[in-house]
Amino acid sequence: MAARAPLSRELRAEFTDPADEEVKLAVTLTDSSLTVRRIPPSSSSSSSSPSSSSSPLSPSLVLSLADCVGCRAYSARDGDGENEGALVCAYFYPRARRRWAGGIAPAAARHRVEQRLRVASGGDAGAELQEAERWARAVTHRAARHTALAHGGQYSQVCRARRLMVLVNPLSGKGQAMALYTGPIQRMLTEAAVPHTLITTEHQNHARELVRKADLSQWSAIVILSGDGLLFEVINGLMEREDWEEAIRTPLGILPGGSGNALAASVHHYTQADGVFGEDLLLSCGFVLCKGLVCPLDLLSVRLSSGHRLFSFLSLAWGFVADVDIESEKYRPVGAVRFLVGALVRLASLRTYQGRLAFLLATEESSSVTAHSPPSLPASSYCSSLPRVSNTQQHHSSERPATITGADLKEHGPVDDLMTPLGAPVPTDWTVVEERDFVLVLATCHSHLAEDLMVAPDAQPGDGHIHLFYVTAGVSRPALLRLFLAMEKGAHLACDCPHLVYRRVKALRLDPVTRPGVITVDGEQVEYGPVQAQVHKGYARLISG
Ligand SMILES: Nc1ncnc2c1ncn2[C@@H]1O[C@H](COP(=O)(O)OP(=O)(O)OP(=O)(O)O)[C@@H](O)[C@H]1O
Repeated sequence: MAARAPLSRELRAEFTDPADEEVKLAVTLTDSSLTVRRIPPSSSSSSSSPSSSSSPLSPSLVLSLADCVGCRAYSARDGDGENEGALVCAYFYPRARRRWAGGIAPAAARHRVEQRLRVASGGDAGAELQEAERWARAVTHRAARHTALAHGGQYSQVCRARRLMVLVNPLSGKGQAMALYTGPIQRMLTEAAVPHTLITTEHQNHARELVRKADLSQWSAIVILSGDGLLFEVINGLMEREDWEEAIRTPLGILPGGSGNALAASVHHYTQADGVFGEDLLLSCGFVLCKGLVCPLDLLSVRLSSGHRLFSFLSLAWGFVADVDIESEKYRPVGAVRFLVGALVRLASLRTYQGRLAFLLATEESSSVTAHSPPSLPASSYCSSLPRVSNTQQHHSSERPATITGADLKEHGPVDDLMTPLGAPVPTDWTVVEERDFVLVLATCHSHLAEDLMVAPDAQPGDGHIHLFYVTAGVSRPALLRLFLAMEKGAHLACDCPHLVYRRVKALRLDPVTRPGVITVDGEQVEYGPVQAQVHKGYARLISG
């Protein structure tokens, strides 16, 4: 059994309310909370120990240290620069259901609570500031310790001694990413005393080139304030380095600035909170960032038909989902609604896509939820008894790369030991799907595909699984619409749709026959043709808690 951390001594003191010098406050700091009580005037005149007061105290404000991002002390000055005593300022982001004109919001969202306390005046400005600093240190330390203990020591923490690299794509989403930084995020990082440097990306592949060459010893983590596309660039930039094995261990953080924000929505989901959107999601991810807990992140090694390899942290899609993602680019000014508009347009002209799909089941597959399991071919022309080969043995076809490739760079990264070359049959222990007509194939490593699409509710960032979904031809338009509507709550598997299949796999191969077509990796369009991917469990690190 893990040793329990010894409890700290309770701190108690009397402060005054900075907004009204006459109001005395009894404050108690424990290992888990900061409690503030207003002392009725009759009982506050002489007592410096709130517990010794015999008068009944007013109701307490109890602030959980689990919600605290930081606390600082400073000397207050009036308009003429005169000393007005020392203040303690603690910053909390508790969750609460917001009240609207129409009622109460369905999910609790984080909101900011600033608790200010003035050190009771003793006439010695230096001593007052020291006392404020003692309290600020105690609150900060106990909040950090509370976070670490609450997660049972499973997570490491981002190093505070170095700076965060915060990459902002000013054009992502509706073009508001910079405003998101200068609004809540900059303030939150300052409150949490997280040192960081903001870098605005100027063009496509800017972030990729930057992290490929960066001195990573300078940075505690790389944080993306953008859509998922910028993180895709960063991960591939890190994997293109000579020291890729070390480089990819740099903690990665995400703040939602795009229109899909799949990883940001997933990071929020992993906090076990109900789904939130927009600015509420931003605040939730900012809070996670300030707490700085780091967990393993799976990477997918994706092999394209030209032989080039990419690394993905999120998804591989073909058919309906990939088409909607790319076709809805033209609706970008409407923000996240672009996917809904795109889906409705594509639904009106629903297509089927011919191709072959095969996968290697995860060993824990027996426990997975499957809406419908179609018969699979144990062995066919698509399978063989060929031994697995390492990536160094794989052949590279001469087909010209289309959109995203790594053609000009030396290949780095872990060996893909589960896959045979794309031109060769899949290994015999793979499952080959009998159906050849699909509406969509979607492989994902995370719970969410967008803020309002919870495709794999049970996914975890380092679970070592690819969550593979496919919908076979024959599904009706209303049934497909029902599936997507149910996905908002992650309830699509309960729809009992005979055309929907869900498998947890370690690797997969897709060989599209329909041409032309669209394949996306992490929402970015890649060259079209045969493609395969395998998961590399926990290869990267994600700020998530
Ligand atoms: N300053 C820039 N100008 C043009 N393109 C950029 C710039 N900075 C980054 N990019 C590129 O923009 C692409 C899209 O970025 P990202 O996915 O982060 O945002 P997004 O497309 O708005 O997000 P979403 O897919 O959620 O809508 C990435 O491929 C990235 O390389």
